[in-house]
Amino acid sequence: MSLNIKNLSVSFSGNLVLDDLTIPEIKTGEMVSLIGKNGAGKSTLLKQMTKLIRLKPQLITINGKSLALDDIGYLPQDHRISASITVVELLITTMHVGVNSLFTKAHSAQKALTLLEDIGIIRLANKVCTELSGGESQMVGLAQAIVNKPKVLILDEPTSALDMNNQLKLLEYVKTYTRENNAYTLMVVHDLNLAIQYSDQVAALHEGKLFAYGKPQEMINQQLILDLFNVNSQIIQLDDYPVVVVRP
Ligand SMILES: Nc1ncnc2c1ncn2[C@@H]1O[C@H](COP(=O)(O)OP(=O)(O)OP(=O)(O)O)[C@@H](O)[C@H]1O
Repeated sequence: MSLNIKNLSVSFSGNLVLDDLTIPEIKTGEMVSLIGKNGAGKSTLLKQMTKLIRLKPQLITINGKSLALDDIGYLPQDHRISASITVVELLITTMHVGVNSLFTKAHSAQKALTLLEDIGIIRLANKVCTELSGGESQMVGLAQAIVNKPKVLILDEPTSALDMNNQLKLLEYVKTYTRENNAYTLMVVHDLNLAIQYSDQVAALHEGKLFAYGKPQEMINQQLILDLFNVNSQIIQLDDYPVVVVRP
């Protein structure tokens, strides 16, 4: 099983932001991180995936079959929830089931609680969404993206508002979800060390094109970081992983 994203072009007011972009075949159970400088086109790729599924379904396929919108779980950048309902109610409304009967409602609530427990945010279950902190919103956003068990998980900077502990907790959960459900995860990550630790493959974007692609241990090196970000760095080998240390 593999996910194919082919020949995506997007322009805004005549400016080409994605330039015939093709991502090499993504295998089932894999996590792919998108890296690149601000404005490289990373978020556009993720946002447009949901639009292109409707407009040009032949460009995004799993084993040659076009994706349906229901196949995707999307956590946008800077996710905030404006609904004045509790987190459990939010998850129930996000579920693809009618909740007319009392039984279905109780079943959906139980499913929502189990998910919150698994992600490690059960304490937020009865909090009103508008009262969540930035990091809490982001964790709940992940629960929302995952609640319908999507085949493809699309996460735009999912750890940007999280403390160190929650960054690891969220990415560990996503990794387990992706592996156990034979799903595919595509995420934007600015922290290269997190990208190295939690990606099977890394896609470096530059000016809407694929600049480099490969396993993080093989691909992330001083030269790539200099070329991509114009930053001097040092790579330290720790166990099997390279660790990026930046030098001002
Ligand atoms: N709706 C839009 N209208 C016009 N230009 C847009 C729009 N969305 C994005 N762009 C432009 O497309 C380019 C790529 O933006 P995008 O958000 O994809 O970058 P990014 O790689 O995700 O950056 P960042 O790391 O800052 O989030 C930028 O130059 C941006 O100004």
